[in-house]
Amino acid sequence: MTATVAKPLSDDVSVAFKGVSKRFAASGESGAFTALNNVDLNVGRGSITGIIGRSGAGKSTLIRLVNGLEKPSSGKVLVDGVDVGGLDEAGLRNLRRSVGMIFQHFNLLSSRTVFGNVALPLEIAGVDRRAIEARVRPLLDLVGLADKHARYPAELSGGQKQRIGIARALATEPKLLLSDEATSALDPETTQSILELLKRINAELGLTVLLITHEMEVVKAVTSDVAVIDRGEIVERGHTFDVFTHPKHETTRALLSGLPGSKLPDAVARGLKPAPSAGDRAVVRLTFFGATAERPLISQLIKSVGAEVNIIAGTIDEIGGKPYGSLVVAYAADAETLGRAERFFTENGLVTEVLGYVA
Ligand SMILES: Nc1ncnc2c1ncn2[C@@H]1O[C@H](COP(=O)(O)OP(=O)(O)OP(=O)(O)O)[C@@H](O)[C@H]1O
Repeated sequence: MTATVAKPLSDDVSVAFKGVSKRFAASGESGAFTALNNVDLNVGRGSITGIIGRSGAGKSTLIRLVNGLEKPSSGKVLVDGVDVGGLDEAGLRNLRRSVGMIFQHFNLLSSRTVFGNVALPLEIAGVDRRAIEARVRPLLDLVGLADKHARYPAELSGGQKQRIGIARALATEPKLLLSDEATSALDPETTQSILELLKRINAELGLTVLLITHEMEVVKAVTSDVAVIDRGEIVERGHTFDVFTHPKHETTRALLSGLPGSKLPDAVARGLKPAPSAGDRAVVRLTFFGATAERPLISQLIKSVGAEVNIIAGTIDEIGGKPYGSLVVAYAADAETLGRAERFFTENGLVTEVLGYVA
C-alpha cells in the first residue's frame, strides 16, 4: 500500500479538504474546466454536514473525491488522516469499506432480493455466509424492512428502496456516510422519514454524514453544519443555524430565498420602495431566535408602537433543532412610530431589517 497513513489532524475531523482543486481536461467540443478551486474544508466527526450550491457548482465532484472516485488535480483529501489521493487499489477498497454512500436513484441491483442487495458489500469483502446473516438481519430491522427481506427492488416504494440503500451502505460498518441527493427523488413525506432515519443513525451509531443536496429544506431539517459552494469555491460555512439566520454571501441568500416564509408576497415585493414618502408604511423583517421565538412579541409590539401593525409574511420553524422565527410586518413610517418600534426591538434583543417602504 502506497498510502501515507498519517495520524488524524485532530480527533474531531473526519474529512479534511486541503487546498483541493479539480480540473477536468478538455475533451471533444468542451475546453478544460476547473470544477473545484482551492477548497479548504473540515467535516467534523459525528456531524451531519451539508454541502449546498447551484447545479454545476461542484458538489458531486467534491463528494466523489472523498471515496476516491475522482482524484484531486492538486491539494489533498484526508479521510481520518489518510490521504485518499495516495491510495493504491487495495487501499481504495479498504477506504470504500469505511465510507458508505447512498444515491439519488438508489443504485440497487434489480436481480437481487432486498437481503441480497444489503449482503452484497459483505460478499465482496469475503465475509462468510453466517456472519453475513448476522449482520444483514439487524440492519433490515434498523431501517424497518425486516419483513421485506425476500422482496425485489421493483416491489418497493422509493422510500423503501432508499432504506435498503442505507442498510447496504451501513453493511461494512462505515464511520462516514456520503449522501448524494439521497432524497431528491422522494416526495416530501418520504423525505422526512428518510431524514429521520439519517438523524437516528447519526445519533445512535455516531456516524458522520456528509450530504450534498439542492434542497434547502433538507439542510435545515437535518444538518448541524453547512458549507456553500459556488463555482467550485467554498463561499460560506458554519453551523447551519448561524448560516441560515445570518447568511453573508449572496449565493447563500439566493439559495435560502426559496425557503417557505422567507419570500414576500409578490404584490408587496413589487410595490417596495427604497425610501418613504409621506403616509407610507415601513416593511420590516423581524427575526427571532431561541427563547424569543416562543414569546408573544407581536401583541407587545402593537402596544409599544401604538399604531396598526400588519403581518405580511411569517414562519416559525426549527433550524438544526433550534427554534427560529421570521416575521415580516408593516407599520407607519413616520419618525415617531419608527422611533418607538426601534426602542422596542432594542429592548427585546430582536434582529430587524427594514426591507423597504410601501404606500
Ligand atoms: N468528468 C468530467 N469532465 C468534464 N467536466 C466535468 C466532469 N464532471 C463534472 N464536470 C463539470 O464540473 C462542474 C461541476 O460538476 P458537479 O457534477 O460536481 O456539479 P454539481 O454541483 O454536483 O451539480 P448538480 O447539482 O447539477 O449535480 C460542472 O460544470 C460539470 O460539467
